Amino acid sequence: MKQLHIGFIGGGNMATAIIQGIVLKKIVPNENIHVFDVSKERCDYFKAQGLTIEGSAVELAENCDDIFLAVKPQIIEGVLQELHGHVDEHHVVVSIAAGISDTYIKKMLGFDCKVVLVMPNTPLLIGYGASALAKIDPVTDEEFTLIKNIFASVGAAAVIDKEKMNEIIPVNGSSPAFIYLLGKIVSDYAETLGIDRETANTLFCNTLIGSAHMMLETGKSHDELIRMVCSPGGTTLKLMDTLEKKDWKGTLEEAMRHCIDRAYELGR
Ligand SMILES: NC(=O)C1=CN([C@@H]2O[C@H](COP(=O)(O)OP(=O)(O)OC[C@H]3O[C@@H](n4cnc5c(N)ncnc54)[C@H](O)[C@@H]3O)[C@@H](O)[C@H]2O)C=CC1
Ligand SMILES: O=C(O)[C@@H]1CCC=N1
Repeated sequence: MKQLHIGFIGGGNMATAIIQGIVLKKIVPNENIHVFDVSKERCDYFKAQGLTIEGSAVELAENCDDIFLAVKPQIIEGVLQELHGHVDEHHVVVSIAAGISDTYIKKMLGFDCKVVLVMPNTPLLIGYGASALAKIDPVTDEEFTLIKNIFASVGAAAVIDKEKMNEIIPVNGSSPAFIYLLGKIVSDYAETLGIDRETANTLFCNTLIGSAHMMLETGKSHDELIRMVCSPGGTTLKLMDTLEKKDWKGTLEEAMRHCIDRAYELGR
């Protein structure tokens, strides 16, 4: 059987994380992973790992079966223009670009090509990612499973409807940023209270991990879990009351809405 070749156009943060998963799980041999990046530094990095470096997006398409579009959404148009006429029925085009739809990719490539849309996140870099994937006709089950397995090798992978690819961004794609901000605010404030910053960060991060496991594994609702922390007349209720008075929920919802709106603005 012919061996699969997997190509990455763009070898930045996300591509690096995804490639790491392919290498770790030995999904294909390293030389079957191809990268085209305009940055020599990124090419040298991947070359040192025994990956195949391509000189252009077109060369990459000629030598690969799966083509990951891992450049910024603002660059996608030029890349797809270059690829026009060089992608055929056998290729699977995997886009991780925020806001970019399968309809746009198919229009730019000029035919009903195979497209998988994915919204990953940066914790993929350390094998704890969470990715949402959408399977779109005419991608076969076998082709989709391979792509899903790549993302599952570096974290959780969930299948969603393609119509929800923008709505999912604040759930897993962008949310690491607000979680890091939360960590920063807690550590900064702890420091002003004379608590060692590193100690605060360790305690808070382990609280995040523990709380995430409580949500995933206990079968209790969010409200039940909140109630378990809020002793009557106790400290947590004061914290929660303050957040409610400041409309923390409304602020976060608005932030998530703006995040999604931006995906639609970037998108085509
Ligand atoms: N960073 C994140 O948390 C997430 C990013 N994404 C999506 O992933 C995509 C990539 O993002 P990052 O990896 O964060 O960006 P990045 O900036 O780290 O990587 C982009 C890479 O593309 C290269 N590049 C630029 N123009 C190119 C071209 N014409 N041909 C080939 N390579 C080119 C750059 O040199 C760079 O190495 C974006 O579309 C973004 O929407 C999706 C989910 C999460
Ligand atoms: O900020 C962005 O546009 C990308 C998509 C999700 C996370 N980073």
